Amino acid sequence: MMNTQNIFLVGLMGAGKTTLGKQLAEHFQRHFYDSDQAICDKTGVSIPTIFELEGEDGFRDRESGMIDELTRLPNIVLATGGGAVLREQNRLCLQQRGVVVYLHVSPEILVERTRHDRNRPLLQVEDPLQKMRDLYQVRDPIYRAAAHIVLEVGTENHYMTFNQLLNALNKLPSFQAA
Ligand SMILES: Nc1ncnc2c1ncn2[C@@H]1O[C@H](COP(=O)(O)OP(=O)(O)OP(=O)(O)O)[C@@H](O)[C@H]1O
Ligand SMILES: O=C(O)C1=C[C@@H](O)[C@@H](O)[C@H](O)C1
Ligand SMILES: [Mg+2]
Repeated sequence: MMNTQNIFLVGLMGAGKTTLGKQLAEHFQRHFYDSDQAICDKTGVSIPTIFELEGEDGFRDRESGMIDELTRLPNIVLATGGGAVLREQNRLCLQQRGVVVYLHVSPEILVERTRHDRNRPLLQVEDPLQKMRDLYQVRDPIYRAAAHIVLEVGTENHYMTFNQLLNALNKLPSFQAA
């Protein structure tokens, strides 16, 4: 049976995992964690620095360790890194230890949202839109397969998205808000 005490947000860069995750945690009075932030706190360096020093594989190893550690905690909301679903071991941790919510946003909107951000090494390329489309093509089916809930997010504001998410969570038969 699904563990509904924890909520795990997955989706591409800029999907709103951190933003919505903080709002959810406040609403349900749960602790909020962000796997990217937790990795930065633990290592004392930024994600671009880890990519530079250890490559993407090195970052993914750290990410897997962190996902395993954080998903064992009770009563949390976790914003995962955009690539956290790529490894099967991470997907299993997420699916077995909480409700997995995929925030689906189109690549066009995602690029608009992340345009000015230098903290996402995968998007520091000549054509970020093409890169986002490529990532979307590979990952969208993986997010969908991993998720218990798929939330279609369009151009509506944060407040609307948050309410849609609450509705979807409340529809889960075993979901307990408290
Ligand atoms: N529902 C929303 N509507 C409009 N803008 C949003 C929404 N959610 C997030 N944003 C904006 O999009 C940007 C990216 O959001 P956020 O940092 O929460 O994404 P993320 O999924 O955590 O990305 P990453 O995987 O890179 O950490 C922010 O500027 C945020 O204000
Ligand atoms: O989509 C990705 O692969 C990534 C997303 C970010 O959250 C970070 O975890 C990192 O920049 C990699
Ligand atoms: Mg984030």
